[in-house]
Amino acid sequence: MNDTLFMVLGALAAAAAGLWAWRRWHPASFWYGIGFPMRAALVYLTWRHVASGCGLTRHRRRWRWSLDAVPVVGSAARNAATVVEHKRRMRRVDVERAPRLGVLRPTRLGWRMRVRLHDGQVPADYERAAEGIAHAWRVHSVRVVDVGPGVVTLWATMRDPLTEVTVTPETGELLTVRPGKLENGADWVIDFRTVPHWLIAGATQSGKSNLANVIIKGLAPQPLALVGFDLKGGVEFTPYRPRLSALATTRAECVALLGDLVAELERRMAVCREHGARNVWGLPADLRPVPVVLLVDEVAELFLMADKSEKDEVAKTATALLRVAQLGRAFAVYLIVCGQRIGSDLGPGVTALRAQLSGRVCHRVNDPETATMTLGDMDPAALDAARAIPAETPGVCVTAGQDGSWHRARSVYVGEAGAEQAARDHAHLTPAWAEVTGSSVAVLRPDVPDAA
Ligand SMILES: Nc1ncnc2c1ncn2[C@@H]1O[C@H](COP(=O)(O)OP(=O)(O)OP(=O)(O)O)[C@@H](O)[C@H]1O
Repeated sequence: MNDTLFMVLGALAAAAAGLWAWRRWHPASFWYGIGFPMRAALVYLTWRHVASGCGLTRHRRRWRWSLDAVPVVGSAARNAATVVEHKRRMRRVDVERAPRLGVLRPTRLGWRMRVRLHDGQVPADYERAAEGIAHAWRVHSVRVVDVGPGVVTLWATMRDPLTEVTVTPETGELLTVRPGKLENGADWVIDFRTVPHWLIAGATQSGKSNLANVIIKGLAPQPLALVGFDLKGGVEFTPYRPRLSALATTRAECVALLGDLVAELERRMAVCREHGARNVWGLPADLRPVPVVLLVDEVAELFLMADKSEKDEVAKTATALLRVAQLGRAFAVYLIVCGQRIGSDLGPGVTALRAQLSGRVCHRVNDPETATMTLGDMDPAALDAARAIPAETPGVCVTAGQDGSWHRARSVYVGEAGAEQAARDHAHLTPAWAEVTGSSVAVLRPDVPDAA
């Protein structure tokens, strides 16, 4: 008897140790093999209670068998008030119905599932309930994604994938970079051919420069021209100069470069018209011009005026930047505009420019207006998520593309040294500014002989 008990205990201990080791050494297969099926069973078993607790159920009248106490009457009843018998009978009763769940599908960090809305429900009801559902399921977060007619998809994430981000920014594909991770565990990918212009907002120390570094590191190995506008005296972008075809550090230089770019865009437009192409990607490969990515650091500096004498220059800059943004998508000139504060007080130029920057990234910001300017014309839930970014997680942001969907994301930390190294390693890929635009602004690339 004792032997059998020892054997059973030994087998249980061995099984527990095996499961522990499996989970420890191969968490991914453990999740798909053991963790997810158990979670799925729990979700199906508890869904009615969870939905009821989160106010997602509806009451319906349904026919049900019920066991009712019926007073016994007639000769069998000596005291009709106390003698009862139980009878099963069909009755219409009030039942609580949870929204119908679809099949749970595992993801690397959790699962997703479709839920059929009750009549009268809207996706916003599920967005409001998401936090309650996350607590009930003991998961990091639940998000409503993929809204279709009558259905929503809920995406549950077990732990925050943004605590530690490790990805390589280089994707190997033209005009595409992988700056970090999204909250659902997927890679965060920026594809300039899909979303050409980006607005990156964030308070000081929120991770803007790091994101710019990651983008430079990701784009540096690609056959394209990088251009920097750095009105903080060039301190941010000068270290990347070997990979920059042009760098402007004063507004006058920005105006000159923008003039070149507008002229180049007009030239590209004429070439496309001549060849019956709608954009440069429709041109024969040997005629296709080099793509240009223009990074603007601290955009407010471009629009701030110390006195009236600068008014003209500011107006010129704003108009040229707007033209570049409007024509850039078709003719392969892309904008990345960074700023701490992007308020309407900077003038109408900023508001008009913002409308052209369909990609948005909002880090932690100090003033609600900047968050509203960055994300306000998108889903209000994105704005709430941006306002909730804590100071102790630099690099965490809310990113939204032009399709209106948004995600919490975090950039991978590369630091200045990483981006500088990439700029030096790929300096040989830097086209001279004169080559890019057919002009020559001598001041801009003194270190590249053919630009001088
Ligand atoms: N993705 C990240 N992961 C981890 N740490 C990060 C990340 N991004 C930034 N940091 C940390 O936060 C600090 C501030 O980042 P960064 O310089 O990019 O902020 P910033 O918004 O550009 O600030 P400023 O406007 O003052 O230049 C960095 O020194 C770095 O240590």
